[in-house]
Amino acid sequence: MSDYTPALIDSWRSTVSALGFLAPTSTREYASSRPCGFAQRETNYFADRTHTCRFAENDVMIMHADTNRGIEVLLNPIYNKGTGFSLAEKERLGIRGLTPPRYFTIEQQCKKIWTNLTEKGKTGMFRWRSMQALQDRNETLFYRLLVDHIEELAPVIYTPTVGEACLQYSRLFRRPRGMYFSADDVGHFNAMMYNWKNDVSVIVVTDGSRVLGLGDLGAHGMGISVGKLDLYVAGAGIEPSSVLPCVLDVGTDNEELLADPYYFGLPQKRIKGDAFMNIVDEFIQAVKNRWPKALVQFEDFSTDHAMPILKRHRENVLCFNDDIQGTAVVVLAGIYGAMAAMGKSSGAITEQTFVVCGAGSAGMGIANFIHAALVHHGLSPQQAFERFYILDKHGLITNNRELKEGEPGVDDLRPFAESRRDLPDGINLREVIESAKPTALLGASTVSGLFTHEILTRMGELNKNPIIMPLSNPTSRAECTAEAAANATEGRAIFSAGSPFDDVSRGGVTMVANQGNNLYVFPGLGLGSILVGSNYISDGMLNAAAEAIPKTLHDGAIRRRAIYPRIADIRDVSVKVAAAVMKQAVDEDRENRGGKIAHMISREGIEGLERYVRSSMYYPEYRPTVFSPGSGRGTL
Ligand SMILES: NC(=O)c1ccc[n+]([C@@H]2O[C@H](COP(=O)([O-])OP(=O)(O)OC[C@H]3O[C@@H](n4cnc5c(N)ncnc54)[C@H](O)[C@@H]3O)[C@@H](O)[C@H]2O)c1
Ligand SMILES: O=C(O)C[C@H](O)C(=O)O
Ligand SMILES: [Mg+2]
Repeated sequence: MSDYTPALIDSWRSTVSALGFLAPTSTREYASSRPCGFAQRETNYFADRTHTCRFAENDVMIMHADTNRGIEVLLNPIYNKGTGFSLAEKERLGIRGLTPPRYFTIEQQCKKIWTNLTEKGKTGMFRWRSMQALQDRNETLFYRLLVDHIEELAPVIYTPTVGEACLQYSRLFRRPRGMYFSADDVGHFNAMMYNWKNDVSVIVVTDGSRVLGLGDLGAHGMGISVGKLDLYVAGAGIEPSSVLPCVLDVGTDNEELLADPYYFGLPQKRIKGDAFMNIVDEFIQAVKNRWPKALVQFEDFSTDHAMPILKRHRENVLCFNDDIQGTAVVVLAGIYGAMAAMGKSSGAITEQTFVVCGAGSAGMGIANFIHAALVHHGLSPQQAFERFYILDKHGLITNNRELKEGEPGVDDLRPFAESRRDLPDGINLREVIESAKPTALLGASTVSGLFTHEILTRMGELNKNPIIMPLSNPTSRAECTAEAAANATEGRAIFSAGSPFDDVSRGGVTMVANQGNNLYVFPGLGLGSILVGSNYISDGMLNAAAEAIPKTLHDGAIRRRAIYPRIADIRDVSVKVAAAVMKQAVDEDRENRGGKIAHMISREGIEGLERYVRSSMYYPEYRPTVFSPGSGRGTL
């Protein structure tokens, strides 16, 4: 009996595949993979119900790579451990003498890097560059640091710093990551997919046309795809080898980039219309051919394309649009959280009135989804439409707005517009607040400072706890800061912003600066839909995710008016979100895994499902490449 757990077997397997060998699926196959460089005694094992693997008593398993030895091992970020190779590994892998003599554990390595990163005066961009460099040389350590310090590092690899990085991505480019499908490659996408050697389960793809609130950044959008997938790995334990960041480079209309001699994307104007949609189609078809079960997350496509692409492919491939659906889920979860913070039940959502600034993919995704929740909780569709005041850059949108047939987004907007008959079209936010007397003010406008002191003060006069959500990213685009909201409302606001802010204390009251970002949603949503084997992400599954998030809040947090759990708990949140999504998929009969999950739920309940989800998650630690039972990892 020994400690050969499935996790350990898996870790060996990953190492094997990292080295470029065929990954065996059982220990017997390890034996047969000897020509690939493995010396081991044949082992027998069986897994009992508690997933413990047992080996014959005197088994010795030694992994010994004949290829990818020596310096190549150290230059391979998947395999490299820096100063973390044991003496046994150094000996077997032919790297004795190629690294410094002393051995450090991954914990010690993390501590050292963390100290460097957090030295006084180090900027967000310094940290972003350091993290990229770490990912390029030692992937395991990169993810371990990210998992251990997710709260502090999410603002680095994600909003807001990733926005800054995307602005200068060509100049920051060091090593390729992900895949670029450009307009010049049309007709070759299918073949190109085979240039990516790993098996892929999650793809994030952008055309870079609306990167955060920063506008068209063309091929620089790669930074966003990479950042999102880093969160899939750190936040939901998706295997790093199974994620693929992608950019569809169809040009850019950003004149600054077009004039930049070092811009690395296609230096041409954007391809639009049918030609653009055909490129997206070709991409999706190529993904389906190569990895039929992979999940595709559409990210930061401009609003004119975001909804049409989603509608076109939603039933075609396992996919969702993060800006429309992920955002809607996190905002609804936050509204439920706000109800709890006010001591109300989630049904009290029907008492709320929403002013939404921004009628783009984020604003309309939010409005539609909350509308469905209002109906679910008992309002008629018409009553629910009347609870919304939606503004765009021309002011309030009413039945007098000329909405052009066939224009993207018009179908979604029309019922909201037609229900707004009581006010003149185009009135400004201040006038809307005066008439609507909203309980919740949401911003997805990309306009920094749109929620002025006057507006915020009025929200504070109208409500004991006004819900204030400046959701635009990055921080430079937020409709207001946490400080501004706290100042104007004596800290009474229930505040949530897309990018991180610090909590603010005013006269003994602390206003929690919640982060209302889809990062609470997409990792768990993705994990759940893959594990359950669904080929579709339904509204029911999205709703299950929205309801699962506030359930992770503890009483103490609710009393402090926290409406989301801490980002430090993202892995626990993802487990709950994934399990809720899977349960819903099973209830809707979308399970594509022969009833395995349904059986598990009926046998072990939702807790059993959560255990299963958790056990499926990757955790970054070094894989033993040379192993004999009884020997410590740092010794021979
Ligand atoms: N927090 C999150 O998780 C999250 C998720 C998705 C998007 N976002 C953010 O939401 C923002 C919008 O994204 P989008 O894709 O909808 O962008 P978009 O450019 O398509 O939409 C912006 C909308 O704001 C409107 N607008 C402009 N000025 C306005 C004003 N003064 N008053 C009211 N409305 C005004 C525009 O007319 C448009 O309808 C971005 O900054 C993005 O980063 C945040
Ligand atoms: O990327 C984010 O931080 C959230 C969202 O997807 C956005 O586009 O702003
Ligand atoms: Mg986005």
